[in-house]
Amino acid sequence: MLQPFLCFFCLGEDGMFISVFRIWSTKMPNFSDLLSVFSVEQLKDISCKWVILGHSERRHVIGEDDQFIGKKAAYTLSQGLGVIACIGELLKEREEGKTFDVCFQQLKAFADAVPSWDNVVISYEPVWAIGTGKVASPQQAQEVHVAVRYWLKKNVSAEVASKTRIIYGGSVNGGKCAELAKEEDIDGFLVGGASLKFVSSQPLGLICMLGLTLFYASECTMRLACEMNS
Ligand SMILES: O=C[C@H](O)COP(=O)(O)O
Repeated sequence: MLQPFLCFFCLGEDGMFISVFRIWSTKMPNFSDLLSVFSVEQLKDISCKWVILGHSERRHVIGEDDQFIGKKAAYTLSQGLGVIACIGELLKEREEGKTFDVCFQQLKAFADAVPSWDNVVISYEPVWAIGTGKVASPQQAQEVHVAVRYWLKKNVSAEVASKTRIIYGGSVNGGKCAELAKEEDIDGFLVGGASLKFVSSQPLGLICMLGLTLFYASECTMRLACEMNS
């Protein structure tokens, strides 16, 4: 899957899955939607399959709250697109020992809003790791992923807990993804900055290829956000 700049949306026509995150919460925008760009209906018209919601920029820069994000998630799913549901704590919250509380609260807002988890991928993105070069250690990421899975088991269902893909985002690059991918509950990656660079060593690229293969084989959504490489 690829989340391109607007001028590259034509990439969707070549079979690459595209996603965006600045969507309206309903068919017609209301005041809260003014800082978003697209209607879900427009995205369907250009073959967009996924929407990223709850990304830290939307939460902490634009000021979207849990309920508004949940509303967007419900509407996106109702229109047949998939949701990449981002959760993650600020550095201050981690230092105060609030990581799980913050993630569970954000998760609950999604859980309260979505009618089904079939088309939802959870992305754990600690805010302190996004675009900073500070990747969560495999242990730090795994302990949140396993806790998120347990939360789903306890609060949604065992089936949803085992089927829902939980990917990691935050300064992932070709080198770091190999060790993170060894962790049992890390099902893939959401890649930002590194997707803009061509990579000479290919572990992330290989995992992306595996994700694509899984997708075409099973008609499930792929586990990985792709890093483009030559
Ligand atoms: O939107 C992208 C993700 O938040 C991760 O970004 P990053 O890989 O540049 O840290």
